[in-house]
Amino acid sequence: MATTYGTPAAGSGYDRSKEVKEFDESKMGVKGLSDSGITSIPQFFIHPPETLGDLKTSSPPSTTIPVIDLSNFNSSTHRPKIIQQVKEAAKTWGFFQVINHRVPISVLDDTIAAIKAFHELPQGEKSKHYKREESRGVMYASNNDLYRTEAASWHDSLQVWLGPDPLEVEEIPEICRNEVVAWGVHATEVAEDVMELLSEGLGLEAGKFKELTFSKGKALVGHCYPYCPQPDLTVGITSHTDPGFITVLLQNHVPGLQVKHGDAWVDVKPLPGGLIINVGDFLQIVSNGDYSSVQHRVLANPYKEARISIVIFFNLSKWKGDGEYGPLPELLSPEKPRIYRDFTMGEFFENFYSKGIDSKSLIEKIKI
Ligand SMILES: O=C(O)CCC(=O)C(=O)O
Ligand SMILES: [Fe+2]
Repeated sequence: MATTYGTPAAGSGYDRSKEVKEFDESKMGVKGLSDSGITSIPQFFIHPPETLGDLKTSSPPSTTIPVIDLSNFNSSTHRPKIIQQVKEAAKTWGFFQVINHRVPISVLDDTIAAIKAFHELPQGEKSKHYKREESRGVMYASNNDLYRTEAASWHDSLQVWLGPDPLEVEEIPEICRNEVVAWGVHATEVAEDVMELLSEGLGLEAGKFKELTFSKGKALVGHCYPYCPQPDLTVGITSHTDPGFITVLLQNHVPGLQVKHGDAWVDVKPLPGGLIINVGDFLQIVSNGDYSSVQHRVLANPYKEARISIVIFFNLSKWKGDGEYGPLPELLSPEKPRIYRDFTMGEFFENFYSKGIDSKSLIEKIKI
């Protein structure tokens, strides 16, 4: 008998890989499917019962991730308190929102509008950018991990590598080019401010993470979560942790992001002017487990208006070197022995590209 989700039993007559390939080659994306007026989603988007059952485990609406006000964070009166808040949030939630981060609201609005405009381009024009070349340049596709995952999710993405290699600006679709470049600059400033606070929170020099090039490698991903006619059968993005160092996330007013806290899934309500920061696996490892990389997901969008989010993943730049990475020696002592072994970048990439997005799989491998 055929199962009801993406990987049916043999003999069911359903050729999943053929359907996936046809969808990919149509270059229409999830947005194209949604706009076509379909009322039921293709089978390869349907998630297994374990995932779907878990969609209902939301926490009371009053719970929320910490909000940290960065006003005057450089003043000696405010800084110690802000460091304490960032440290606490990074340990217990792995997620927080920052407000008064010095980026004008108009820049946030323009960035969201530009990414939305890209996803709303006419099919014929947008599909010229559709390709799968994940590790460099610019790529627009539906589900970056489409061919590695068991069930597809209801989103399309435009990915732009902003560093460490110099950006080929002309490769970025013209409709969002200036905004993507500008957002890269602003988000990096916020990321570097937060990295200083995170670094000091561990008792290290403020500039330590920057010196280690942790903000140099960066990929911007502009997601679009269009209306989904069957939001109970799929997800916007599968539950996962971010593999990099930290992520800066900007979202429009359409909800959907959830963060795991204890056993519950907590809604991250869009906060006007707020920017979300989260700890990635790399930072959990470097901090020897002091900071937590936490699972998150996006629900399939039940609203007619698309949800737009723009993430920038920050990570170190020395990808190509064969050096080893692991907990920072400064943080280790006989009382606090290392809990992770060192790993190479080869191992990091091998792990990332061998499967769909998932949770902490590298961390699990290197745990001592
Ligand atoms: O769209 C979002 O809010 C989250 C996206 C995300 O988690 C990711 O791209 O890693
Ligand atoms: Fe993520």
